[in-house]
Amino acid sequence: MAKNRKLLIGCVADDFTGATDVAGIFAKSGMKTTVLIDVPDEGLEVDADAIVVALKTRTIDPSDAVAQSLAALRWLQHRGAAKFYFKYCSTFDSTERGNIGPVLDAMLAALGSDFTTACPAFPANARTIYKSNLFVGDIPLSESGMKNHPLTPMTDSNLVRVLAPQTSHKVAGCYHETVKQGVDAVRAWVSKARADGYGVAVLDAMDDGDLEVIAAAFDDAPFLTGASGLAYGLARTMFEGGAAAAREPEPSTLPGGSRAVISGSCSTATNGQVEQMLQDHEGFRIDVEQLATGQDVVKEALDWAKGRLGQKPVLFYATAAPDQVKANQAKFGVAEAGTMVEGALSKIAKQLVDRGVSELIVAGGETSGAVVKSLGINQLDIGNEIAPGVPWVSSPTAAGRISLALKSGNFGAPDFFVQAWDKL
Ligand SMILES: Nc1ncnc2c1ncn2[C@@H]1O[C@H](COP(=O)(O)OP(=O)(O)OP(=O)(O)O)[C@@H](O)[C@H]1O
Ligand SMILES: O=C(O)[C@@H](O)C(=O)CO
Repeated sequence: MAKNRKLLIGCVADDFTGATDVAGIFAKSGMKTTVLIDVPDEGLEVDADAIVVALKTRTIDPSDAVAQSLAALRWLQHRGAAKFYFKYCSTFDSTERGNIGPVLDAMLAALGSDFTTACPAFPANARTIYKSNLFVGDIPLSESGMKNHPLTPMTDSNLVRVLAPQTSHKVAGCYHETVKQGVDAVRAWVSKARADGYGVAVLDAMDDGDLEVIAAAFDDAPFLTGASGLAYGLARTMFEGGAAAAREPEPSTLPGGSRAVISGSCSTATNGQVEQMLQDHEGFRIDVEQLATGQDVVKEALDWAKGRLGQKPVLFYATAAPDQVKANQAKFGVAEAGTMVEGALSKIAKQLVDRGVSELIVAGGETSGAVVKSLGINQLDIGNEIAPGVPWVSSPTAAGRISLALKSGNFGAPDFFVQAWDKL
């Protein structure tokens, strides 16, 4: 495709649900936005205002995460992006080893800059930051369901403390009393922080107005990091017309395809969504113990699906309560349990699409990564928003155009799996 517009934002996302989340925000702001899966081929040309490269780097080895992120950054730099963004989770999913800090450090250095943001606030989904502490709704991060996350349990709400061991830069907190004074106050605070040798600012943000202030205060910085809230602020400062100029969403599948939900997320929200769906829909539960003993769970699931696929969605889920997840992890190992589940769910998804499922909801970032890769998808067009942070997306596959909703673990109302289809 011929390129005829200037690329405004080049974004690297550390997981696939996060990628469609932030892409949906750019698209809603009126930007023509495309998600590319993995580091794109050198010769690929994309005509877009914003490009999001979706990586699956959140929980891999930090050096691999850095290498992939830098490769994605280089590709975006070659396209001449005016501004670069590193999108991670609005619950700051990471461990002491990373990968937020190492990727932030590497991208900042590659762009020749010495100061950036670390601002995962996403008020539309009730993620706010106050005195550097991240809140999920009314609850501090470390008391939220994130304390039980299978791969990145978050046990400290203070983001300065969480980020410090991950980055080589000194991290400072810019409090709300500064942000609420506006752009000049934030700029003055940043100048002082830089002079004092700091390289990263965790900025308080309680609402979208705060995020617009922060984005405007950093308008001369080449590189920002955060979740979709700051991306919204960035889009507002960079794209004239904002939401009023919103484009028509990309076309999705024709109505009438078979529907399925694949859920590998074990978050509080997803547990509730699975429970609600099972009240009047059929579901097949993936048992980790059975996977571990070599039982052909994938075949059993597909046999079960025969005669059940149609307009009424069916559910395939490994979603379990925290004590069950912990028991599986203690028995089989954290990574091994995750890999077994992701392997089974992605094989099921591929077979379902081959059998005519063309509308698919996938819950969980790691799970979505595994499913999208198994479907061989490399580009996603953004469609209608289902809930804050979750748009329908669509892509051509060998089996025809498929619509997907990649739902972040913690996003969506309890009836998400039942109601999302109305937004197609
Ligand atoms: N019953 C289970 N026992 C152990 N691990 C499981 C079980 N079910 C799912 N998992 C694994 O837990 C991990 C869940 O991560 P995933 O990113 O898919 O969801 P999430 O963290 O809730 O979503 P997000 O990253 O969007 O917030 C996956 O690796 C999945 O395979
Ligand atoms: O920011 C979020 O919470 C999500 O987009 C996400 O990254 C979940 O994996």
